[in-house]
Amino acid sequence: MPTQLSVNLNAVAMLRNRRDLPWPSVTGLGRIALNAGAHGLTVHPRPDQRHIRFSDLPEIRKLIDDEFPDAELNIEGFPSDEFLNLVETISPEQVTLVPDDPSQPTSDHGFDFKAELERLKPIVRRLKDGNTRVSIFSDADPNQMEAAAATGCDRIELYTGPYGATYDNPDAAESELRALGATADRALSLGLGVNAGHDLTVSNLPPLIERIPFLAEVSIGHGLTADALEFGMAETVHRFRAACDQRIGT
Ligand SMILES: CC(=O)[C@@H](O)[C@H](O)COP(=O)(O)O
Ligand SMILES: NCC(=O)COP(=O)(O)O
Repeated sequence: MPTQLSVNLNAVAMLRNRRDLPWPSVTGLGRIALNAGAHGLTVHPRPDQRHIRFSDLPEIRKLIDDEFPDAELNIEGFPSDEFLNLVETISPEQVTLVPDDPSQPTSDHGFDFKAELERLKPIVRRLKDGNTRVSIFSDADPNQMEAAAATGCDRIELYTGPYGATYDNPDAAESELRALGATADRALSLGLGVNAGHDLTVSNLPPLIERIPFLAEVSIGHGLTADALEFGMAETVHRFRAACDQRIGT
């Protein structure tokens, strides 16, 4: 099965939240992404709701249910009681647990599975009892994979931030790829599926998939939104030039 693309809408929501106006529309851009062939949508609501608002979630759920029944919703976040209760009201196809402190500007590490094993087990059980696939954010560290499997989760999501940061350093990229690949191989051998995400781009994605051909899903937000702006800018300027040139009533 080819690697599935889940479009992360956090960056769109952050742009929307600059104003008290309904654009850019989070569900509207989600619809465009799914119509264009994305396999799913990802959101990472944080406690301060600085991008995705809790009120976005029922609308995104409805979009998928009504218009894209084969697509998946992936909700990411720190497994607080509030987050778990929220997730249970939305019933996403997948939850990705992330060890985020609310003050972090973005996710920057995976779980320490060995240290957190006993805390994670009942959380994974609870989510799986609700028929949700559970993925857990993971650093590129093969030695953590046995404990990851012991949590009972279905998949790990490889944290690819350090790989994304090597965009101008091919040797460092090679070394990050080796660590990600070794972790993915170990996870697969233990029966876990492997997702990946953070700072992925059209440039760094092909080598990642070549090294991890069984990669189940990538979730991409920042780089994809940046490209959407870059490649949509010319068309948009044409539309606004046309609006400038309109003379109503003449
Ligand atoms: C879990 C993860 O890697 C994140 O990339 C995340 O979902 C993006 O969050 P922000 O958009 O808040 O940076
Ligand atoms: N899980 C990673 C994700 O959803 C998107 O991360 P990014 O592309 O915004 O860095």
